[in-house]
Amino acid sequence: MIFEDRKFADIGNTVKHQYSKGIYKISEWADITNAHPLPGDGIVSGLKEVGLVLGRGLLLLAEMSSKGSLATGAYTEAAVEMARRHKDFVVGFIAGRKLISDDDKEDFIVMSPGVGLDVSTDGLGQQYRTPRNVILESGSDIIIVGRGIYGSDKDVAVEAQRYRDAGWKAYLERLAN
Ligand SMILES: O=c1ccn([C@@H]2O[C@H](COP(=O)(O)O)[C@@H](O)[C@H]2O)c(=O)[nH]1
Repeated sequence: MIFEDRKFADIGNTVKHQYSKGIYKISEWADITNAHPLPGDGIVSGLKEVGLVLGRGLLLLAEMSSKGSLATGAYTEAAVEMARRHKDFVVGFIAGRKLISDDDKEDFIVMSPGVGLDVSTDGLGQQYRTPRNVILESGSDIIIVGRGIYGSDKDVAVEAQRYRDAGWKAYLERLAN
């Protein structure tokens, strides 16, 4: 599965063209992509006009991992409501935690960036938590790891396996609780 971390953030008509046209033609090859809910429902409607018939899915950025993020509280709740209005296309969220309780019987996936085993920040506002924090304590489904794996001093294969193991261990621990 290919996830294009495009973070669309414009009005519906513009994102529709950004998604389907231009040099990248993202909708032709990306199974899922993501968008900020900031512009309102039109951003989802615009992307959906292109992606739904292609069997694509969308993640809404309901929270961000960076220090001082404005995507909190009522903004995050509004993102959840937006997802509920577009269940046919929105498959989940970028967020730091599970956003909907199990009782709601809804099935939105949560993918969390800002995951690191060795450092707590990058000096530019990124805030790192461990796979255990994210999966076990916060109930997220998937960890998104960038520089923890491909950073300049890293052996990519070794680090990928380390994060995979840590995420899986945390998940098994969550299931056992
Ligand atoms: O809130 C957010 C949303 C997206 N990201 C993206 O995730 C990766 C994280 O990279 P690291 O090197 O692990 O910091 C990056 O592509 C961000 O654009 C995020 O970090 N936080």
